[in-house]
Amino acid sequence: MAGRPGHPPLHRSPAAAMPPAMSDAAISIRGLSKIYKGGKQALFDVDLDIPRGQIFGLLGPNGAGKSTTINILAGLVNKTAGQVSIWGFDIDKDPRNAKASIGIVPQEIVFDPFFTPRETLDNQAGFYGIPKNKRLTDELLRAVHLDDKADAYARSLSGGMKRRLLVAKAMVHSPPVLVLDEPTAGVDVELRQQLWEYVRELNASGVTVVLTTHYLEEAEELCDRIAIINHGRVIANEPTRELVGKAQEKAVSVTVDRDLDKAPDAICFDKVELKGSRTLVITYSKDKVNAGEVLAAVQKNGLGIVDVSTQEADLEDVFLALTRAG
Ligand SMILES: Nc1ncnc2c1ncn2[C@@H]1O[C@H](COP(=O)(O)OP(=O)(O)OP(=O)(O)O)[C@@H](O)[C@H]1O
Repeated sequence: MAGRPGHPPLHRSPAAAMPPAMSDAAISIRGLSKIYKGGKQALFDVDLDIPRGQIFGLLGPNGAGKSTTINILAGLVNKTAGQVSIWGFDIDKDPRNAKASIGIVPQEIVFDPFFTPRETLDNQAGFYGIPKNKRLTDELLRAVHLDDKADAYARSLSGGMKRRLLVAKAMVHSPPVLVLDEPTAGVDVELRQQLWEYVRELNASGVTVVLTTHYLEEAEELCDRIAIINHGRVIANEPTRELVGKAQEKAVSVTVDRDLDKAPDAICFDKVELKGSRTLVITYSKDKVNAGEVLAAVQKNGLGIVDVSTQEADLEDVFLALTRAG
């Protein structure tokens, strides 16, 4: 969704401007645990700060605890232990302001199919007690490019349109924090790009965005910071470029022309392993050296090279390595 010239910012300060206990984080989570009825523990003592102004990615495999976390933020699931504040408002002590500070786009598409997009947004604004003359219905419809569908039944919208309507619905009360739970599931590539453009636009207007996704490439492209959650625990929480830095590791497998007793060493190798008697698996950082230098180092040890194969790590590998370790 391309930004429109003169398009008004969709984010206004939340109704309660100054939170009592000002915290720097948009969302602050301390010692959060959740045990469902029946005994399933979905979260274990989670600590997480989501900085203001960022696009923050919450990644994790199925069943990791992402939805549980989001549902606790949304007030849909009761936590078992811990503290959560949204925009500085404690969800137990100040639930009204905490709720007013967050908009949530759920994973499932849920709204009444007999309401039109305009009615859907108007009803939601009414639910938040926003007076008619303060409602942003038309602006929101324009922003998500549904102005020409404003009066069509929701059931006649395509999947992508419905998803955009859900985003608009989450923004009716101009929350400073927007959470999207797997927003692109079932959305085709083009619409996904449009949705991300809109998310970027919202973020540029000051909205802190939290999203869960399985699309690591998208998280890499969109998010300033990424936390990885696995089996109910946060196992990584780093600026995206640092996490991606971990993906700078590259391995090359080199078969040499004679049997070796031990692997040779060189400064440019991060790690070297001898497999069988003739194959060296050498790990190096591709931001520091290139494959040519690595091979030259092998030859300097007086070895001839018979065969070479390389493997490249990407964020997917880092994610898998971290979640396996968890
Ligand atoms: N209402 C519930 N009752 C019992 N167990 C639940 C309930 N909701 C979730 N769980 C369990 O808690 C764990 C975490 O689930 P959660 O939905 O938070 O994971 P997730 O990371 O969001 O996964 P997904 O990507 O599949 O949505 C899972 O083992 C799940 O089966």
